[in-house]
Amino acid sequence: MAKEYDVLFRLLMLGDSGVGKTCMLRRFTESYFDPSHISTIGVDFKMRTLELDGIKVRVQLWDTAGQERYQTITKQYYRRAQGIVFVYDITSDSSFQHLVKWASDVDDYAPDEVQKILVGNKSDEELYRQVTREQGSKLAETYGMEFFETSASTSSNVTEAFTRVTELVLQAHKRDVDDLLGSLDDYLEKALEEEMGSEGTVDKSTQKTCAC
Ligand SMILES: Nc1nc2c(ncn2[C@@H]2O[C@H](COP(=O)(O)OP(=O)(O)OP(=O)(O)O)[C@@H](O)[C@H]2O)c(=O)[nH]1
Repeated sequence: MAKEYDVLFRLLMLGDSGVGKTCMLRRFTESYFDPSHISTIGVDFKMRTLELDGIKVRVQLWDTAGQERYQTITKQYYRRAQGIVFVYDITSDSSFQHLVKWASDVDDYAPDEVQKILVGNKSDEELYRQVTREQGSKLAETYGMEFFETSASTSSNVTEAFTRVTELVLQAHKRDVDDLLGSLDDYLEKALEEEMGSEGTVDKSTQKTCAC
């Protein structure tokens, strides 16, 4: 049976209640947009597999509650994250101002090497915009992050943002991934040799495809 994925990474969504974290995840994993707002309780997660550089990356996306009362629970997930997506709502200046607090929590609780991007969601709501693109971009630059404006409603840039943060995590863990894939290749090669017996000849061209 072919492997379903080569590596698994955990990404965490952080930001105020109502900025659209759940909707972004739904759009990315189910190509679906639900306009109702049912606040996430504690933490929820969704999965999607991406193929990057020939590597099948299973992404576990943790959707955290933005409400203050769940912060004790959600902070317990920070240390296991390899990537973080900070989300604000372009129609809400307060959600943008609160990023300082979200970023400081990440500094306190997440691993140093965690990869981060900044997302301004609801880009379809241009009429109600309170945070300019330049403000978002400038803050991202200050924090050393890449910046995206997305819309879970129209689907604009959602896949691009999640794919990019996954790429950053993959790059940061490239060495571990190469080691892992290398040892898997060695294991498969050895298994094949054993199966062929000492007399058997191993056709190199068939080895790689025998990932079963
Ligand atoms: N116009 C527009 N509305 C959006 C978009 N994304 C989310 N919304 C709306 O914003 C509201 C909140 O979305 P959620 O995804 O539930 O917000 P959340 O950040 O997960 O909220 P919590 O679970 O409370 O932390 C919903 O009513 C959505 O319909 C978007 O891209 N455009």
